[in-house]
Amino acid sequence: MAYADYLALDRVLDAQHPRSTAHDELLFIIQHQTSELWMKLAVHELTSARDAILSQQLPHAIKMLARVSRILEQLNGAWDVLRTMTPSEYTTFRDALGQSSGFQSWQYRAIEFLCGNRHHAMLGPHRHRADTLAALENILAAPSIYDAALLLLHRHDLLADPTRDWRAERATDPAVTQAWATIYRDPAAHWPLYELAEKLVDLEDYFRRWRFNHVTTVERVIGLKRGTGGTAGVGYLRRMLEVELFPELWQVRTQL
Ligand code: HEM
Ligand SMILES: N[C@@H](CC(=O)c1ccccc1NC=O)C(=O)O
Repeated sequence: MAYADYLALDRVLDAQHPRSTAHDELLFIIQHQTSELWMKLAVHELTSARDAILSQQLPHAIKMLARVSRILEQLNGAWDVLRTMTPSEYTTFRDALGQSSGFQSWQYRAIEFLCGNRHHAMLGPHRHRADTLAALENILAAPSIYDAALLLLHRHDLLADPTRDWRAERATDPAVTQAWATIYRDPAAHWPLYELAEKLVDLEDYFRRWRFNHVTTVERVIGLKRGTGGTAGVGYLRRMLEVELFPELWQVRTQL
């Protein structure tokens, strides 16, 4: 087995096809392809972490969640490379992108759905791909990472059974905040759950930084122009900064 065979490098390194002669288009393509590769790993880790929480194998879940935070950190660092591309450079090939947009990244949506953001409208851009749509629907049909954590709180008698239609958007629940408060007020008595909570907060923290880096880079590169995906652009991305994946884990902090 040779290095290039094992890694399928011929295929990976033959997958960059700029649509223009602009120097920076290769940077743009590689930035997205590497992001998608890291996202593939994040989906893999999040799926296993969710299953590990469901089967009460918390140390495994915690290790995988820590890895997802490191992946997000990696993605956050990558913005520094893309930021070297100025508006003058991007506009030389932006038209070649047509209506394609990060909006259509199904792996990004998978990560959001796995974490518990069940915003169905986001399935829209995937309607034309039956296989992608089915994969996303499968994620929506099962408990998210956060649902799995709440089921665990129930098993520890800290919460009523949180079983619900997993596909539906979850309403914030004061009883969940109370359950987290019990854990945070006495970490020693609930150490594994306390550790899980902090790993989830960590993950959301890094996720927020990704969104912030994205919107800042976008403003730096296209200002307030509309996005190729049809949204208002920066205005839309700023609204996305308000998304909360694990709302009660943030609310509990006010009570401690
Ligand atoms: C110069 C670089 C970039 C620009 C100008 C840009 C611009 C935008 C804009 C305007 C949107 C809103 C949707 C639209 O109307 O198109 C968007 C969404 C998105 N972009 Fe980017 N983007 C850039 C780089 C990236 C990179 C490197 C990634 C990493 C994969 C990425 C991933 C996404 C994702 C996942 C969304 C959907 C976000 C959501 O719905 O919450 N973008 N981008
Ligand atoms: N939405 C971007 C285009 C864009 O960024 C993009 C286009 C094709 C593939 C990935 C992209 N990245 C993230 O949205 C824009 O409006 O310029």
